[in-house]
Amino acid sequence: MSLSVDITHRQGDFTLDARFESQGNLTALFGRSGSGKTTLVNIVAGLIRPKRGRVTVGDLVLLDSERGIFLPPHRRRVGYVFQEGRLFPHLTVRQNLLYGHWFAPRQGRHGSLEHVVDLLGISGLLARKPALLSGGEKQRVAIGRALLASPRLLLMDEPLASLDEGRKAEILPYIERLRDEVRIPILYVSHGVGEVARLASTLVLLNEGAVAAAGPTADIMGRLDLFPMTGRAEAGAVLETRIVGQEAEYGLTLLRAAGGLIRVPRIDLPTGSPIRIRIRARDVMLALEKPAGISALNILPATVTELRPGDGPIVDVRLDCAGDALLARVTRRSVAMLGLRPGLALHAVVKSVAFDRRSIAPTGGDGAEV
Ligand SMILES: Nc1ncnc2c1ncn2[C@@H]1O[C@H](COP(=O)(O)OP(=O)(O)OP(=O)(O)O)[C@@H](O)[C@H]1O
Repeated sequence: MSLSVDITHRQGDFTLDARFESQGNLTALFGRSGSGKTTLVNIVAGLIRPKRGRVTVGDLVLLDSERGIFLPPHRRRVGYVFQEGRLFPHLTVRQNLLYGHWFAPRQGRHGSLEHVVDLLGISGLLARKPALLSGGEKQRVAIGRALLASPRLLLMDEPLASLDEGRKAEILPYIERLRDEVRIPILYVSHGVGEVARLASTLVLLNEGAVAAAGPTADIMGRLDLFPMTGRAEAGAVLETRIVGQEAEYGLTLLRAAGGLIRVPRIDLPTGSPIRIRIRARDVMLALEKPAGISALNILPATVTELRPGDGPIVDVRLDCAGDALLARVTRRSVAMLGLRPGLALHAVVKSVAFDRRSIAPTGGDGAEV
């Protein structure tokens, strides 16, 4: 289902002037602190009425200032998950979940309590009060409560921000299931590059109240010109691949990317499963000849498409790998020594151990569409 946003709004000195369209299951709003993410989400939720604008989800018009349409928040059927769960402390988990269900119109209810409980893995928590839940568990219950209200659109404003790395890793697979199994578009605010690279089908990059870029996640992540906004330190490419085999004796899984085979630590999923991987620019080495006698397992033929000098000795290099964009970070010295320039054919080398759990993610049945 498509989400279309075209809004102008002023608050104090800040102007939000944003336009984008997304067909993706999960659209990430990504940008620095103060870029306008929460303001935009609040406008979609109906909590802020902008000066001018139009917001639609599928055929439903939430806002159209020209036609004088402004659906009040309670009529939008938009689920909202905040940074911290905001559960009712005096109610049990079951009661918190059912509270969401009360607000769902009888027609158009999707998902029973049992289904949502199963989806989010919270069956063991139903009798507990929120005070006895971990941060990650609270967030899963908050997501369940939002889902049970049968929203047409789910807004998630930095739902993992208050969690430590361990809890984040615990909850990410549930958000992936939500994205892949529940047919509700999700607008997801984050300033975590890894999180966005893993979850988002479509990425909307906000910068000082304007959309700097919007499109499929892999395209946006692969653009060198956007590094200052997407975060140079964590920069990396996103590749859509499929499992083509296992090397059980070595604990490795073989993935097919457009540019060749990639070996990563074992993924327990069947052959054919779509897998998204993120390869950080700093984990990619470049070689003019195909290296031999080297421990790195992944050697992909590639062509240099762009060089962009960064701070000090650093140069970011964009490569074309049979249509996929790959990024490498090297020194200016290496650029000079290897004669790196657009059009040069070479080999990109990536160690299998560069892929940790956070950089590998299943993308569900239609993940390859992004
Ligand atoms: N009620 C308000 N009145 C005036 N200015 C505001 C108001 N609320 C937010 N702002 C300003 O609008 C800008 C955008 O804020 P917003 O909260 O949307 O950013 P954000 O991208 O969500 O930031 P963060 O990642 O820190 O949550 C900021 O400059 C902020 O100071």
